Formats: sequence, structure tokens, C-alpha cells
Amino acid sequence: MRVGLTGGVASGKSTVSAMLAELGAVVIDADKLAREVVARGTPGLTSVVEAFGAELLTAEGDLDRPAMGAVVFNDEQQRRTLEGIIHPLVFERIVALEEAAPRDALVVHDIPLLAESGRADTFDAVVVVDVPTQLQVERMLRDRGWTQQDAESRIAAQATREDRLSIATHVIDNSGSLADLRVRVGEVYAELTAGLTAGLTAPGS
Ligand SMILES: CC(C)(COP(=O)(O)OP(=O)(O)OC[C@H]1O[C@@H](n2cnc3c(N)ncnc32)[C@H](O)[C@@H]1O)[C@@H](O)C(=O)NCCC(=O)NCCS
Ligand SMILES: Nc1ncnc2c1ncn2[C@@H]1O[C@H](COP(=O)(O)OP(=O)(O)OP(=O)(O)O)[C@@H](O)[C@H]1O
Repeated sequence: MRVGLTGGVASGKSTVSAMLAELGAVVIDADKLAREVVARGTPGLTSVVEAFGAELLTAEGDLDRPAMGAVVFNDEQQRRTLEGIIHPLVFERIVALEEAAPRDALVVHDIPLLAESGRADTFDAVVVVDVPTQLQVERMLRDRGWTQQDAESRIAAQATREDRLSIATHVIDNSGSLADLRVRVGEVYAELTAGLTAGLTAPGS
């Protein structure tokens, strides 16, 4: 069973992924893969430097992520250019990791841009982590040291809350405590794995 997990920036996707992994899901994290494909010494990083210039590297030769963020979250054209380099490389990695997952696993794809991608219907279920926009902003300011402007430009680069909710088969409201979240994640995991068991035992399957 393949599950898409999405939510706005700082909605709590990584927190939910970690809880699902503890419960037994295999998690494939698109943000993590997007970092790996532009790690120092990769062809991906070479392509980024060709497109954006060596001034976007740190003294050590890594991608300067805050500087890159400042460029792409304030200029849609530049963001599309970066996505055009990174997304195909991430997609290749996703396919390889999925092939390596056990056949009976609940595979959860943590994909920040799932609503934007138009690929939601390629998943058996879509879990959306939902929080009010104001709480998203508060958590970004509190936990990441970003400015109000940083937070708002990231939100503006993403689908709206309503767009994401429209692709959901399961919604996880993350406006409460972490303890509340854990309870809700447990419920959703139980529903998803019940679907998995039903699918495995269905006549003719
Ligand atoms: C611009 C970059 C270098 C900034 O790095 P930084 O370490 O500050 O952020 P990080 O990668 O951890 O992303 C944090 C969050 O920002 C949001 N975000 C990232 N990329 C995008 C994007 N292209 N459009 C909208 N939101 C995005 C997501 O909510 C993501 O979870 C980085 O976000 C990046 O390489 N983005 C392009 C690749 C991409 O689209 N990744 C998203 C999933 S594949
Ligand atoms: N219920 C909660 N109560 C308080 N803080 C929370 C809660 N859920 C998540 N957080 C905190 O909010 C921040 C954002 O959560 P997390 O990193 O899981 O979001 P994300 O959606 O994965 O972010 P990104 O889009 O940047 O990848 C983190 O610092 C996390 O610890």
C-alpha cells in the first residue's frame, strides 16, 4: 500500500512521519532525498552551480541552503529552475527506494508538494497534515529562527490549505499538542493498515 503524506511548510509532516515509522511504516522522505541529490560532489550540485553560480556555495563547497531559499522563495522563475534540476533526481531515488521496500509494507511518501504535483491519485491514500496558517507561521518563527517574511514567502510558494484538503483521504489536525497528534496518528495508522489487510485478503488478490 502506497500512502502520500503532505502538508504545508512546518505543518508537522516530519513529526507525523517519525510517528508512523515507529508504528512500522516504511517512510520515504522527499525533503531528505532533495538534500541528498545536491550533496557536495554530486552531479545534482554541479547542475545547480551551472544554473545559479558558485556564489550559492558555502566556503566548504556545500549548497548554501538559506541563500538558495532566499533566491527561490522570492522568485517563481528561479524556483521552477531549481525544481527542474532537483525533482527528476528525487523521483529516480523514490522509484528505487520503493522497489527495495518489502512487498507487504505500508510505504509512506512524505511529499511536501504532493498537491502541487497533480499526482495525488497515484497513491492508495493521501494523508494531509493540517494546521491553520497562523500556527504554521508561529512554528516557523519559534523553531527555525525564520522571519515573518521568510515564513510568508514559503507559504505563498505552496498550494493553499484548501487545495491540500481537497486531495485528502485522511486528515490529521495538528493544531493540538504532540500527545494529541500521537493519538490521531495511531488512529490513521490503524485505518491504513486495516485497508492493507483487507487488500491482502480480498478475493482474487
Ligand atoms: C531552497 C532550498 C535549498 C532551501 O532549503 P532549506 O534547507 O531551507 O529547506 P528544506 O529543503 O528543508 O525545505 C523545507 C520546506 O520548505 C518547503 N519547500 C521546499 N522546496 C519548496 C518548493 N520548491 N516549493 C514550495 N515549498 C518548498 C517545503 O515545505 C519543505 O518541507 C530547498 O528547499 C530546495 O532545494 N527546494 C527545492 C527542492 C524541492 O522542491 N523540495 C521539496 C520536495 S521534493
Ligand atoms: N503538535 C505540535 N505542537 C507543537 N509543536 C509541534 C507540533 N507538531 C510539530 N511541532 C513542531 O513544529 C515544527 C514543524 O514540524 P515538522 O518539522 O514536523 O514540520 P514539517 O511539515 O515536516 O516541516 P517542513 O515543511 O519544513 O519539512 C517542529 O519544530 C516540530 O517540533
